[in-house]
Amino acid sequence: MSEEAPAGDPGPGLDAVLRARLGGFALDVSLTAEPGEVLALLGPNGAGKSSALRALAGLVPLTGGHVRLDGRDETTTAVEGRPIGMVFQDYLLFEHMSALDNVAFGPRCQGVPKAGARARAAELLDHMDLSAYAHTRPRHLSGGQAQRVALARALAVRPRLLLLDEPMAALDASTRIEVRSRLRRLLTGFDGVTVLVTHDPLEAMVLADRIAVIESGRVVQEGAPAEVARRPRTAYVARLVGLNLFRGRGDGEAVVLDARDGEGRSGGHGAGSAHGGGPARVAVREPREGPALVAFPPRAVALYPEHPHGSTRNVWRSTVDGIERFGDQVRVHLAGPPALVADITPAALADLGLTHGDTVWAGVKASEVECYPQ
Ligand SMILES: Nc1ncnc2c1ncn2[C@@H]1O[C@H](COP(=O)(O)OP(=O)(O)OP(=O)(O)O)[C@@H](O)[C@H]1O
Repeated sequence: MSEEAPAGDPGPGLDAVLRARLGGFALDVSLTAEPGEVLALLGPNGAGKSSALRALAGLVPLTGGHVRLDGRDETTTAVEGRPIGMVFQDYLLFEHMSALDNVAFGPRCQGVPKAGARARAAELLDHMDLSAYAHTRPRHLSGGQAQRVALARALAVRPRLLLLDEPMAALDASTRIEVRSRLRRLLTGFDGVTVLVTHDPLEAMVLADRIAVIESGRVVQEGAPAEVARRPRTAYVARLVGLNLFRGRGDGEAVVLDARDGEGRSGGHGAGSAHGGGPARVAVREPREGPALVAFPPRAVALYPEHPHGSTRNVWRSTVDGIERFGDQVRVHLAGPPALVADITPAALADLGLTHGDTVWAGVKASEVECYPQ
């Protein structure tokens, strides 16, 4: 199944190329991670995150690619033979076993004698502050406690790869915060690779060293959380992190937006289509040539009743397309082009007296615009 030749000496950590077909869905992702690293797979529903995780586990057959862990090829290793631990959202504990026996189960299956397996399980439960619940059956545990037992069970087999699929999705908000901070501490001390599936950007930002954004079965962006947040490459990521994002072409001092590109916070409004004769342009702080992405936060967009005078180099006449409360701010959607969102204070909204369909001028300083190659 490993069709690609190993690229030099495969180092420690994870090196995976996952190609699979699930019905009409094609998965084709490459993932790498160093030992000790937490890689989050972030993406919309149906993007293929869980399928990628299941493929790493050996639960989805590959049509191509490979899974290498610490230099060993595990592509054809059976699920139970892989050095992995799994916590899935609906991966239930064994109801007829105590928390301790649930955790000891994996080591027992690996051939560890009963006393040794139970000692390891007790140690892990202690680490999770669950010693008092060692003999409790899962149905008497809270959701958060059960999730911690599931984590202990996954770690009990001393995995080199920990797979977490939306591990906190079933928990209520306050429990989730508690489990998340505990998980963070736990992962800091784990020297294997962790791959975490989530569609919660906050979870990814808090827990991951690196994020791989998956859309339609492909990795569309990869990088450190701060980098992904600052320089999104797709409309999905821009929406997640709350940025206005446009594609275009640099012609020196400005980026001329693609006429067809509907990307932007309001989505699908055709940012940059012809308006007043020419395509929309965004002035940038550093000269830029060639295909480029421009991004700026909604709070950088100021709204004016008249064309503003002053240093603001980006000014567009636009129409209010929607107004919504957003924290202690008000988020104003502008139809464009370019279609964008502006966050202003309730007082500013009252001053402007804006309602749906009104015409307004939107301004953004070039110094507020992030511009980077496509
Ligand atoms: N066993 C299967 N047979 C056919 N299609 C499948 C199977 N499993 C998954 N799919 C399809 O593969 C695609 C990816 O699903 P997957 O569950 O991996 O996405 P996801 O990113 O994890 O989404 P979610 O966040 O909603 O769980 C979907 O279109 C899904 O319908």
